[in-house]
Amino acid sequence: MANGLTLENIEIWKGDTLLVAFDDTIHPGEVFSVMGPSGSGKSTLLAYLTGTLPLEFKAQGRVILNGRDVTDLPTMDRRIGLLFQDDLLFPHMSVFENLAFGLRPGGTRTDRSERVRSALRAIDLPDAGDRDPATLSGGQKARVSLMRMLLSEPEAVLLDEPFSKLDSELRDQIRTFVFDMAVERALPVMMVTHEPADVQAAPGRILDISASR
Ligand SMILES: Nc1ncnc2c1ncn2[C@@H]1O[C@H](COP(=O)(O)OP(=O)(O)OP(=O)(O)O)[C@@H](O)[C@H]1O
Repeated sequence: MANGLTLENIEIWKGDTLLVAFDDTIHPGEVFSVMGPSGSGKSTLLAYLTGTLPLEFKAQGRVILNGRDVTDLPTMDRRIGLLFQDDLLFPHMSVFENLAFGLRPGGTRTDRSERVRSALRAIDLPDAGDRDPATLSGGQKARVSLMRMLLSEPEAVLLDEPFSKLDSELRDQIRTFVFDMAVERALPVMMVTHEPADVQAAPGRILDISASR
């Protein structure tokens, strides 16, 4: 069985309309771009992968992650991380607590706080643990959100327009950070975007979802 995120004969239907058809494997370290007009089913596909497809849709097919069939597992057990454009940090928690929230259960208190401290260093915010998230810049918030998702140790990552709220310079910077991380950690990534520059920078294939069915 291949490593990566395999979407095996996936079909998503809304009533009698086939919205999405997909049958492929996203390889470890590949950032697979999904484009398509508004309403073409991009977010619906991601919802299916995280196990949060609204009841209005019907789906068939299997989702296999690193050889493990996760199709019928609850969201938390799939090990599929999701990052979207309005990924808000919890305002009543410090940056440190926001990151700690992402950690998987287990480990001693000391281990857990060392992991958060090391995460803060990895995003170049070693002294920001005590800060209120509202005091961070847009790019800093984006890095904390990304790191909170990574601390849950996903085996695959889904990005839904994750850079669209950032100005262009910051966008380039965060995009590079995310793509490098995917390659370094050998994570399969599916990225929904409207932005040609995101697609151009992504190390992977491109799908126009409206042409897939
Ligand atoms: N909860 C829902 N119940 C019923 N229909 C829905 C629901 N969510 C989305 N839809 C419909 O399903 C279709 C696909 O929507 P989806 O959000 O996946 O599109 P999208 O490609 O992500 O669009 P955008 O680029 O605008 O985000 C659209 O026709 C939309 O109106």
